[in-house]
Amino acid sequence: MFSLNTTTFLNNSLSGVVLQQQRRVAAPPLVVAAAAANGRKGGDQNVTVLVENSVKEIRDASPAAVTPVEKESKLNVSGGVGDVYGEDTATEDQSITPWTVSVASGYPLLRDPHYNKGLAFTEREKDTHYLRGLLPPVVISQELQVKKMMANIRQYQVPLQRYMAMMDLQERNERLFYKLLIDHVEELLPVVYTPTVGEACQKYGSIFRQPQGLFISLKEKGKILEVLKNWPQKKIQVIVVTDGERILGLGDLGCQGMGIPVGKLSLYTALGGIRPSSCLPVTIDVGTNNEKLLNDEFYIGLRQRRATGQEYAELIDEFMSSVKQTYGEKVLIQFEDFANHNAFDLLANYGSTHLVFNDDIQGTASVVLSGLIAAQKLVGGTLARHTFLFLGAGEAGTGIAELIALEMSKQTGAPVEETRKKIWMVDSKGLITRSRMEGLQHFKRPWAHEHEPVRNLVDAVKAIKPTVLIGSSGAGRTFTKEVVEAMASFNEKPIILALSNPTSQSECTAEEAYMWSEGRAIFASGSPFDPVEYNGKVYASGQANNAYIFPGLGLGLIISGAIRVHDDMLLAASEALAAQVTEENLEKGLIYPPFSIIRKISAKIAADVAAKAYELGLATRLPEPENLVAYAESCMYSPAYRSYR
Ligand SMILES: O=C([O-])CC(=O)C(=O)O
Ligand SMILES: [Mg+2]
Repeated sequence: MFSLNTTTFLNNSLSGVVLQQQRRVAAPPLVVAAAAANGRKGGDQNVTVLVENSVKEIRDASPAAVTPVEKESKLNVSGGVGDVYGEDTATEDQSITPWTVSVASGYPLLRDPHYNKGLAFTEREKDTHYLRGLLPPVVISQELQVKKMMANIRQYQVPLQRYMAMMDLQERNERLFYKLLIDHVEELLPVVYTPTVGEACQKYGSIFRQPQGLFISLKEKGKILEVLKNWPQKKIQVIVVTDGERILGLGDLGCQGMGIPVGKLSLYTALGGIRPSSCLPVTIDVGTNNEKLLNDEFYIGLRQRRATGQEYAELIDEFMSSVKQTYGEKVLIQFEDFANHNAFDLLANYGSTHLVFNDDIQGTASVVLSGLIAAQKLVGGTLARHTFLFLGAGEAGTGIAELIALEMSKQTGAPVEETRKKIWMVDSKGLITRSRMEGLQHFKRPWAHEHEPVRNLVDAVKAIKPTVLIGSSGAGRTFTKEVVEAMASFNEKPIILALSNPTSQSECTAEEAYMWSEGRAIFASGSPFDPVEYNGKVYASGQANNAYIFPGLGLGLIISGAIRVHDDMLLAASEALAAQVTEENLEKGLIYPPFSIIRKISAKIAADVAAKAYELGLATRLPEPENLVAYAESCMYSPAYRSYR
């Protein structure tokens, strides 16, 4: 019935003659289709909205990205435009004509978080979109809405209440949610992300309101392709997936781990500028071994113990191939909070066939390496002069260690087998040594060096005399007074990183690190700590959290059309982040820049990652833009309201 085919329409628009195209298609067929599909006459509740858009997104439009309108009650512009950012791309030329979008109007418009503006709808919009009487008379700005929401959120004393208020906002008015998060990033990051997200996952069943991502359980085996089709957005660029087995340092939270992909992806948008409609949170539910959850009447997941072996592998494999089939090979899949025994294998199994990235192995490694590079300006010398000791030899610890060894090898020219010898690890059985080689998991073996057995951390610190102590154990309060004092006894400025999350699992607090080292430690932690006063001096500490890295890394992969993640990209990201640390930051003992400038940082990381992708021949988006930083910035999602005309 709708004879004008969407492919032709979009192909024509690629010519860039958008204005003419708009006129030529007098009654935009997509809109007619949308209205009809909704079973209504045009002009009823589903009307055309003209949204100002950029020439770039229209130029980028690819027929492959077209959303099948038949299935939609509205045509969402984000489903039909550019590969990179769609509707939210910064406008290169404001004079270019609008693109046509149909969104619901009237009451459904107020209920659609992607388009709702609450009290910010203009008088004209109220007239043209059947909103008269549905809203009170006032029209307020988005800035005033932000002010009001911040005042509301600050009234809550309990972090989880703040989290829920933010989630409600995300469900109600997505742009306002992102505006709040971007404008108040330092205050709201601990609310929507670590540490509060950890508590939210623990209580996810009780606070569950709306699904925020896809749940793929063993019940969906054999049907994952169909499940992906049920998700309303079609042009997905980033997926964060967990199986909930190792949520932060909190252990197995099963299906309730969903809070993590949701939180990570809201950071992809707020910090890295990836548009929300192209982000997909996924939780794979193969059961849980958490007895408490299995006995919790509000638990939302499969009530069975974890499937393992072939059953597990088959579900993951079906997921991975369905994702590639549905979204193509350039969709970024971020593995998050898988247990060690799966995390390494997943990366190894899919690293050469999919665009995959493990945030806990690679993202954490990149952010820690960056902090260490910056710290050299405080302690003098190079990375290679250091001796490193890790507590915790899992995905985070060994991932960081390997990246440090690679960087040392790059700096000194020594083979990586040599530089690894400067890195030691303690696990639950004590120092990892050659004598333990037999029983060691494969990812621990490169760190087994010749040494007599050492049972615990404090003895290992005394024996190895590290200059850098890194906690990646998931076990809180393990950097005891004795450990920190030992570090401070043979280092003028001991570097101490307590990376485990959330705050309860941190190996020590900022206060402990400064107090026990008499204010000499260079300290950073995975979860945030407030500044500490010690001996009349205020000590701030940095947050060594992968949130500095993954949003910019993801943006860089997307804007270059990268098809694989390479270690050199992680090194590039580390260096880009370290370069953002100013003298002023260092004077305060900070080895990370403030999160308040994270979007600028993400653009720089993205540019350097993209440059590396081009250099390595892994980029497919050609030609390479001349100014990658400017290009990355121009691609970033803006949460400002658009006018509906
Ligand atoms: O989520 C965070 O804050 C950092 C992270 O990846 C983890 O601890 O697993
Ligand atoms: Mg994680």
